[in-house]
Amino acid sequence: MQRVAELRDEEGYTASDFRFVSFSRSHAADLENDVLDAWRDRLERLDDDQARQVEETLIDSVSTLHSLCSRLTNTPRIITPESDAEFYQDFWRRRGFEFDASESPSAYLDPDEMDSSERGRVEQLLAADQLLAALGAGLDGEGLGLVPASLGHIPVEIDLHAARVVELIREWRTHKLENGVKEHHDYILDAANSEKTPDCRVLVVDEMQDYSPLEYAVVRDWIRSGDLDHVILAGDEFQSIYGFKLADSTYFTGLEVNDEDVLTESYRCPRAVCRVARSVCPPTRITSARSDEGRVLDASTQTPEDLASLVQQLLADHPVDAYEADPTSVFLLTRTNRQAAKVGWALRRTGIPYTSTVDGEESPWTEDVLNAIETLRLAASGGCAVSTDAADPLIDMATNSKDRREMAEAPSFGSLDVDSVSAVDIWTAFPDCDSATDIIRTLDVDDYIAEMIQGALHSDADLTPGLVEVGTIHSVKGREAPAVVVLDGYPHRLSERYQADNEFAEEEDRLAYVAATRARATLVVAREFLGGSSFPPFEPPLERVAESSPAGGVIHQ
Ligand SMILES: Nc1ncnc2c1ncn2[C@@H]1O[C@H](COP(=O)(O)OP(=O)(O)OP(=O)(O)O)[C@@H](O)[C@H]1O
Repeated sequence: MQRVAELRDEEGYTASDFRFVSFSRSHAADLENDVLDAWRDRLERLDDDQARQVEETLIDSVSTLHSLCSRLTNTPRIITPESDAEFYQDFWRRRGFEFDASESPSAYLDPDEMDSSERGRVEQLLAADQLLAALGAGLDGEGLGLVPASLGHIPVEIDLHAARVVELIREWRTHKLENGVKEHHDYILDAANSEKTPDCRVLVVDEMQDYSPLEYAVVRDWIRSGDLDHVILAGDEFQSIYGFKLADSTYFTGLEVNDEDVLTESYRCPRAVCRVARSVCPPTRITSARSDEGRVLDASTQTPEDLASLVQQLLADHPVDAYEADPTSVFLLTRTNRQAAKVGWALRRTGIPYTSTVDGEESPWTEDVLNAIETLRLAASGGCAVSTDAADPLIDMATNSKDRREMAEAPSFGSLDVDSVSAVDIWTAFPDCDSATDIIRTLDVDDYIAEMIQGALHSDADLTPGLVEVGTIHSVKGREAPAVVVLDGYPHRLSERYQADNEFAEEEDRLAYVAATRARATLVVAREFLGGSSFPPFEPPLERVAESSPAGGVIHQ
């Protein structure tokens, strides 16, 4: 951002001259904040209308590489197995393959599922299509050809003749083309094949170390096009964690550039966190540019309640303004999506609202559920007068909601006039209930939602789901939070691979490094909750990894 500010201040570029490319959608939100921060002084000097305009331009200038490519190539319609199950099933069933699209994650290359033998045949074929595209198979004039020999370059074993695999992938690509639809990797291939460059003068690309050969080719061609005045590429080879999607950091480190700036000081992480980051991934030389020590905790969390009280403590220690653009206070990070689902389950049971960064997972903490909890908390504390708007979500969720609403609204019964706002006595809608827990029993919702509401009735947790984010380490790449909890636990299959495969082990160490360096103040390694063996880089005792020092920073909880 310093370089961006220099170009703006010294060479006169304005907001609309820039375009910023993020890695993922959640990273785009963080990058957006960084960009707005870089403009803060300028915005303060403008009048309201002008400031709003510049702010909108800046927000528009941030997007993922995917969304930029999709816009450049006028992508017609994007399909995924979740949204277009029939399209997938029809094609593959006609060729004799069973495929239950509803059971297939749209990301065929889920980092949990690195062992391709565990995937169904169609998922293997779809993954092969995606990986071959990542290597540029189908790219005009360069990259791998879409030919049987290319299959040797991708880590997917398919129990079919190689020529048949390639034939099926060709047919699948043609079928998509004829039907005017694209999968996400298709329009990256289109962008690489097109001559178009983004409409800007300065392009800033972040997290470049995780670009696949095809994505790299797209950016490289934009640089070569001569249409851009400046291109700023940011990345960190020690954060390269997408090898399983064939990302290759040597493209980034090997790029010829006019100016190179190597930063080893972190302005984000305090000292204790940097020590852990260095020790989980020894090749990195990260040090802290800050004078504060920060905290590293080695916590024992055996039950959902232990985890909930740890989260509550961290929320109290790291208050953030809920009205900030990104009000996240605590990240809860796991190695796999399945583990993240288990953490989500524990937080629902104990009534701690959260958002999930796992792709495609819808938050159960909807506006209606949060409203209902607030009303129940009031009822449990002896209150009764609730504005009609606040009462409605709870009444709507209950059995016989129509009758209940009529009872609550009957003027002779529950209608109250509180500060001239239309209000009701919530208990009149639930004459069969003596307590808030009784009310929860009348709710016509899935058991897990009822359990979550019951948990939140007593948890006293802040009802702002954005404060806590649950996800895999991969999903929070490029982002940061005041407190980061790494849930320690490593699936057996990955453990075996860590021992046997050096390259894999190195990428896993970098993943631990990414996890640790998300923390702006406190890093916690939470043991036991997930079971299994320890994530090797974080194996206890944490003193070992924290390089003990007088202010060693490792606190056992
Ligand atoms: N020169 C600086 N002075 C003070 N704070 C800074 C400086 N540079 C960056 N920061 C702050 O440090 C944090 C991390 O910065 P930034 O997001 O640029 O790091 P990064 O290298 O992109 O991190 P990563 O790639 O690990 O996600 C941000 O909160 C940012 O505001």
